[in-house]
Amino acid sequence: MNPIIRVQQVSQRFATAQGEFLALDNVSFDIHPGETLSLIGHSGCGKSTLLNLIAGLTRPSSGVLLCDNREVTGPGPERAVVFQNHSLLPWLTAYQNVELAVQQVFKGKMNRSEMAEWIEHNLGRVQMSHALHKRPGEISGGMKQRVGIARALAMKPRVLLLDEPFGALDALTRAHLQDSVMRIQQELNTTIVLITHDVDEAVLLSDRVLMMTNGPAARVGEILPIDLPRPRSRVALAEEPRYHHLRQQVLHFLYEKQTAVA
Ligand SMILES: Nc1ncnc2c1ncn2[C@@H]1O[C@H](COP(=O)(O)OP(=O)(O)OP(=O)(O)O)[C@@H](O)[C@H]1O
Repeated sequence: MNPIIRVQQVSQRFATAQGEFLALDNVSFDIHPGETLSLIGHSGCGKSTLLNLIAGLTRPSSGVLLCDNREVTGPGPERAVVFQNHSLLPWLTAYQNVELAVQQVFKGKMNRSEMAEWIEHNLGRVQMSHALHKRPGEISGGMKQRVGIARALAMKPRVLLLDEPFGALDALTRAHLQDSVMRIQQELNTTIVLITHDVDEAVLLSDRVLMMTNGPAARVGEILPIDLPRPRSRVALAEEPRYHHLRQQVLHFLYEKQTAVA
């Protein structure tokens, strides 16, 4: 199967007051259709820099990124991003926030009632049907992230790019949202790229975990395949020796091979 995303010899330099800063150094890897790939690494190693490049929000200093064999030259609805801090427009309701994205992508392709049905369908996918007309200020952090995910899904993306989407949430809300993402992924077979600091989250959700070396000049350290059957249940996995072995391998990389920078 052809990769959906190809990252080929990508380096990213930033101009800073102290001179040029090399964030990513010659990074190459492929992402396959329908897989969930986690990016994990210590703070500042370049995970968001890499995700922003895949999203097309920035361009690499050198190297090439391809999506469906076409060079990524800017953002596109086939690569939807969900950020840690929801980024919903505060004066619009959940429904209207999703509507904005749907209008951008499907204007002229869906009539008004089709659009309404599609917006409600996507908010339903993340269990937000009861709060369609609430504004971000009237709903919890977890609910805001759900709306962000609904907005991204409503664009019918080929690839869902998640930049620490559960990072600011309490453990229980986080677990619910992780389960929602796994369920949606199974249903739609969407390709997911997920930035996380959480080893359990990486192993639970992923087909492969890409572990990055510390920056500056971060590289791909190791890519660990997560060969646990799906659907996965966090309760069942807690008793699964293979799960603990995989978890241990990520911990070993992070805390023995790549010690944290202070
Ligand atoms: N626009 C920029 N200008 C200068 N330096 C930058 C810029 N963007 C990122 N960097 C630097 O590049 C490195 C990688 O940053 P990035 O935000 O990608 O790391 P990260 O792994 O996502 O970090 P965290 O886990 O803390 O969110 C950091 O040293 C950061 O300071």
